[in-house]
Amino acid sequence: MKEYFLIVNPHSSGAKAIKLWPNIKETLEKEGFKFEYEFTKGKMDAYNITIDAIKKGYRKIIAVGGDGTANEIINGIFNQNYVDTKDIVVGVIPTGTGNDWGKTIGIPNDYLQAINIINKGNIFTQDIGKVLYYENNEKKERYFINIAGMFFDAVVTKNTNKSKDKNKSGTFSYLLNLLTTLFKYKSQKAEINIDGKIIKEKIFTMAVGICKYSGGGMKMLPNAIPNDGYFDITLVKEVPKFQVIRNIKKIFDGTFVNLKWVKQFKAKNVKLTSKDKIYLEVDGENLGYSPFEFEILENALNVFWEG
Ligand SMILES: Nc1ncnc2c1ncn2[C@@H]1O[C@H](COP(=O)(O)OP(=O)(O)OP(=O)(O)O)[C@@H](O)[C@H]1O
Repeated sequence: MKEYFLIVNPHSSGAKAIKLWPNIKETLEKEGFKFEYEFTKGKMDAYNITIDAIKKGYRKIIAVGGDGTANEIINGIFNQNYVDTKDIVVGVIPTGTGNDWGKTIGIPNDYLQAINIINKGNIFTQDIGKVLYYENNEKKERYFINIAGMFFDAVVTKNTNKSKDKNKSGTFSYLLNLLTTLFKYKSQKAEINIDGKIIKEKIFTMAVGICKYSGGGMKMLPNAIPNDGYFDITLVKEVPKFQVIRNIKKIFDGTFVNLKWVKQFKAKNVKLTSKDKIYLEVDGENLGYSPFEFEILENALNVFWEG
């Protein structure tokens, strides 16, 4: 049996992935990788392919795609019973738009460098997030590797993903959606329980996560450490809209957390309840709505990294 199983999302970042794939394949062959691969055909396909690959005996699963593809792979890993999840290693050859997850653990956007990292075989074990949420009045569960965003963030992501479906992607598209969403958006009231500390506020936006970046390079959780066993949480209370525009640069460099509307926490469990529906995205994928329950799984996922 071959050693690596590659799951290729031809749709990631418009046509970039499908254009790059012949070069990626050729490089892997030249470097002596023994691998099998499969293209995804749509939503949650990477999830099913992952479970099948594990069943066939593969233990090194490589995402050729963006954060959404990696997220589906991780959900496959944590929803199978064939092997201990600790026996599996995940790698990434980023071809997505944002590739935010890899930024914290040093996975470069360049596919040659990313392949080099997988070839070296250094492994990092990071925490994983689990969230319970609702969709069509049904309770659902999803694992995540990077960041879960709620309130304003989830609405911007929803609009950005609609643009991506029309082949408009990148930081410019994200910023444009951010500004048009900002114009209409109203902060929402919620009760948040952060390891027992209760916060009742009108919230503009909130991030709960393991790594630092989301939205194509915004440093939403600047103090996150992927293997400290804690979620980092950034909570932005209702804020004048012009202050959001004025401080956009500070969102990219992470210094916005010093503004008076922003609070930061570290916690193992976070719960959120609300009268209105609050929307959710994880790793850039739009999911359902509140109430939410978050739990951290310490040192749960092996990843090929820079070392
Ligand atoms: N063949 C396909 N056609 C259309 N969509 C697909 C296909 N295969 C997978 N998908 C979906 O594409 C979505 C986006 O994938 P992914 O996140 O990997 O790329 P991206 O959005 O360009 O990158 P990033 O999230 O890093 O910005 C996922 O929701 C996935 O389910």
